[in-house]
Amino acid sequence: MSDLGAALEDKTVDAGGAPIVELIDIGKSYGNVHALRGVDLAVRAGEVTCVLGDNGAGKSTLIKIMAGLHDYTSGRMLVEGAQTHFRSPRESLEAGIATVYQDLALAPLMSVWRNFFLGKEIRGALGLMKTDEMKRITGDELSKMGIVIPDLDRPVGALSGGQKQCVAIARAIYFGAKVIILDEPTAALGVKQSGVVLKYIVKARDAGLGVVFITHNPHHAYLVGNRFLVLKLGGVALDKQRADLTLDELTAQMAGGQELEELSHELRELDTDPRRPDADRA
Ligand SMILES: Nc1ncnc2c1ncn2[C@@H]1O[C@H](COP(=O)(O)OP(=O)(O)OP(=O)(O)O)[C@@H](O)[C@H]1O
Repeated sequence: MSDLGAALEDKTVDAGGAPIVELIDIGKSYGNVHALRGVDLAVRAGEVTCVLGDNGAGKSTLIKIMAGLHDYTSGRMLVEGAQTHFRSPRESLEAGIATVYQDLALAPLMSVWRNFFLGKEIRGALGLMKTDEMKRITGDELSKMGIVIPDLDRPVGALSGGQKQCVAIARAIYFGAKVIILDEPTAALGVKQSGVVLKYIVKARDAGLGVVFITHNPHHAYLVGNRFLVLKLGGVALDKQRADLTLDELTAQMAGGQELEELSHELRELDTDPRRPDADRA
């Protein structure tokens, strides 16, 4: 196992405890399209719940329900035990749920510290921004997470994709999120940058947050996850704790083991062996 794998594995804990957010038999229809059906999900403090699935499986719909962008059409969503319908993203944020989208809501031309405090600036007398204090806090909070950005005046757009994700995670933790939802944070990143982001997912978990990690990548999920939910065509294809699941099983589920078997059978029937000169005429 890689160093990163070992470090992350060592820290994997099974936190248990009452869920902060719980989806029970949740469903969502867009007119005649059933985007989600009968999905159960519990987000607990100090746990990473991974949600995997192919394109169109329903991952975005699931996020949007918890983030206050869409309401569910069946089932129940409990937030700290109380049934809740969010009517706006603000209500979700106020309930302590921070969602970090892949196309981050950061202002690329503004500095790192301005982005950290965007919309929550500290102001003194006459409404003047307390620049030094905000810079100091940004530096402190990033270094607590082990993120080293030498110049906080740099525009955030100049940071790497991985660093941007980390700034967004640190920001959510500082402003008191209880739950952080990460929408495919490693999808556009190379191996090294993905490693950086996975480490911050572990840090967020160890800081006591409930983390929902949306991904296509079973390897990334298995490195940091406590619980795994695989969605297929809006339904639950797999729901397991880490102890009951191997990486091979998760990978096979994501690769669509059975579908691949059928495809391979169909390809054999087509008998298009590229080494045969007359293959495409068969
Ligand atoms: N606003 C909408 N109106 C109608 N149908 C929608 C809407 N949003 C999503 N859908 C449909 O719901 C289903 C689930 O889509 P969703 O975007 O949640 O999947 P996903 O797993 O996030 O996919 P991807 O990985 O491609 O983002 C799809 O069939 C999609 O076409």
